[in-house]
Amino acid sequence: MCAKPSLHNKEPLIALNNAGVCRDGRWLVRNVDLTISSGEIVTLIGPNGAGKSTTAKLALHIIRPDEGEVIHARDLRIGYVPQKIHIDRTMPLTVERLMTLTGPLKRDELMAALELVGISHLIHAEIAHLSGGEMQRTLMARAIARKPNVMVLDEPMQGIDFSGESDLYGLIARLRDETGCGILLISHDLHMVMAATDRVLCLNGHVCCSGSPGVVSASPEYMALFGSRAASPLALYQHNHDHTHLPDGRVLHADGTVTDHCHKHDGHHHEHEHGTGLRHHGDLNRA
Ligand SMILES: Nc1ncnc2c1ncn2[C@@H]1O[C@H](COP(=O)(O)OP(=O)(O)OP(=O)(O)O)[C@@H](O)[C@H]1O
Repeated sequence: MCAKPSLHNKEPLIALNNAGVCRDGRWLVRNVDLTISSGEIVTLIGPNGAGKSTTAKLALHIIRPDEGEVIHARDLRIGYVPQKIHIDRTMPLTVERLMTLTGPLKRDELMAALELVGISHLIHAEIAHLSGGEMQRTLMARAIARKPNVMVLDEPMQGIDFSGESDLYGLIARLRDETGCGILLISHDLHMVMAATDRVLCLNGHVCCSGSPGVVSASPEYMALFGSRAASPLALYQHNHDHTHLPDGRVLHADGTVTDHCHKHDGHHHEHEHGTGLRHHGDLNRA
């Protein structure tokens, strides 16, 4: 039996080793290797139905793997930020009440969490009146208040406009920097991922490819002209699929061969190319 990783060393907080989930004779995801460590942001991307939520549920121990293993560090505390929560809009419910619905919170902890996400002024606001971005921040504050060492955010950008997205990307990076927790981010947007993302896993029933994202707008001339403040927290993640998934589940590779499934060791996968002027978010913060 494997020893559980401890939070006090550099071992991952969550590790998926060759994990797979099979339902009704079909592998929803298979051969997934994924680790999340303290202070690290890992983003799952992929098209609809690619298995992002299934992988997140594996990571959260909501479902058990049918093959492989999912290991949690001892004393793991997970903060989960759902895609959305269903609240009866006619029900009077303030931000403060939502924060304490599932358990009591000390006032200073509640305020600290709201301040961290920049909405302490909304503590008495009705949930029904919040914008999409404010609601996302409320859900994040609710998770943060329980002092997790891993946060899982499921499609946090849904229903958020472009400038709101940029703010949220920046906020998630700040959360990582200020709390030191590991963050698993789920997105189905293939192009926009955070500059602060340490690793991106592209899923399509399996890990198609993985790598670090590059910063889009970081040409040396631009940076020299405007300085590091000009750097956008958005990054372009170039998608280099070299194979197609056929309707029957088999995989057609660029060289014409067809296999039952594919994985990263079969010679058909490549790490993603990164854009020029790669900048890590740590650099942005120091600027
Ligand atoms: N319990 C289940 N039984 C059978 N099939 C399932 C089950 N849960 C999910 N699926 C199927 O597994 C596939 C992956 O679903 P999953 O929700 O993980 O994808 P996703 O990448 O999160 O998709 P989206 O971006 O649309 O949210 C889908 O085809 C889905 O229909």
